[in-house]
Amino acid sequence: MSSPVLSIENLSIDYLAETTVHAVREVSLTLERGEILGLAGESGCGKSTLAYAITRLLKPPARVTSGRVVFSSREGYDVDLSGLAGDDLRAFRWDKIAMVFQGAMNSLNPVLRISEQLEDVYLTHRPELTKAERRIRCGELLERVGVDRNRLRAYPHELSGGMRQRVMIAMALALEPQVLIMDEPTTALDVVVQREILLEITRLRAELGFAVIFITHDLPLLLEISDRIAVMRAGLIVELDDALTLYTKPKHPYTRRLLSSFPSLTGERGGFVRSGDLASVELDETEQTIEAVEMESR
Ligand SMILES: Nc1ncnc2c1ncn2[C@@H]1O[C@H](COP(=O)(O)OP(=O)(O)OP(=O)(O)O)[C@@H](O)[C@H]1O
Repeated sequence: MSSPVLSIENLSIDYLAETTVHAVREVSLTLERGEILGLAGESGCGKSTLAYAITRLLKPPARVTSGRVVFSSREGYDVDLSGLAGDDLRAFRWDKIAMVFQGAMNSLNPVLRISEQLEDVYLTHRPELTKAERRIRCGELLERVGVDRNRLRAYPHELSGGMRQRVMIAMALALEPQVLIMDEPTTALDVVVQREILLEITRLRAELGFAVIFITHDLPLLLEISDRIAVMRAGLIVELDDALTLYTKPKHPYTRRLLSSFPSLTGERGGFVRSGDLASVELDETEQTIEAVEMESR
């Protein structure tokens, strides 16, 4: 039985620049509770615009010209996101829908310790917690994303890129949102760290039950982690199917072209992130060294 947590209905977004750009065109899709929905498509097809629209972060010259986004809570009520403003919108963003964007790791404040930045989320959104309770939660949060809690005292520059991005994911998960929007969250990281973080996200999703919209142009990666994949082209969703069907029986010529542009897809792929069996992946010597360094510094 389907149980959507997010429904995008007939959403269109224009950029009113010198010439009007129809960045998103009549997109309708639902995100099921607890699923990972991959959103693929080449640069400029409208993926980020869609993500920003869902989280109500679009700025002029962007304009929503039609449609709406509806959040269906676990508790059984629906919220039309276009109706939210001010504090309600801000609270909603952290509490129900959280985001991790590309390069988010660079948005940590360089002069504040990780603890202060994580605690700040609780201070703002959970003011009833005592200082001791906040500390405990921050430690738990960090460990949940695979970073030792003694790193709470660190400044961002003392952490690797992978660790900083994990901190951003921890921050997004702080209030246990029901939806996580991830726009190229690991693109800036090397491939081993990227895979570890993806593994963590799929684990956390199983543990906490949030749904994910995962945006990337990296289709092989989406095939590994997504339940369903939507393929976007020139503002339109041209195909939407479960990952296996999309891979084995792509219907749209553009999906076929996108698949064939990744030669690595001709090999056998797909099992290890989902099964959590990272050890079964054979790493070459360089990758092993990178992994060892990462493990040590964690
Ligand atoms: N501020 C803006 N003003 C005018 N046009 C814009 C603006 N931002 C984006 N666009 C246009 O909207 C379209 C969709 O852009 P968007 O960034 O959503 O694509 P994308 O698929 O996320 O690309 P990428 O993978 O490169 O991030 C593109 O044609 C882009 O040029």
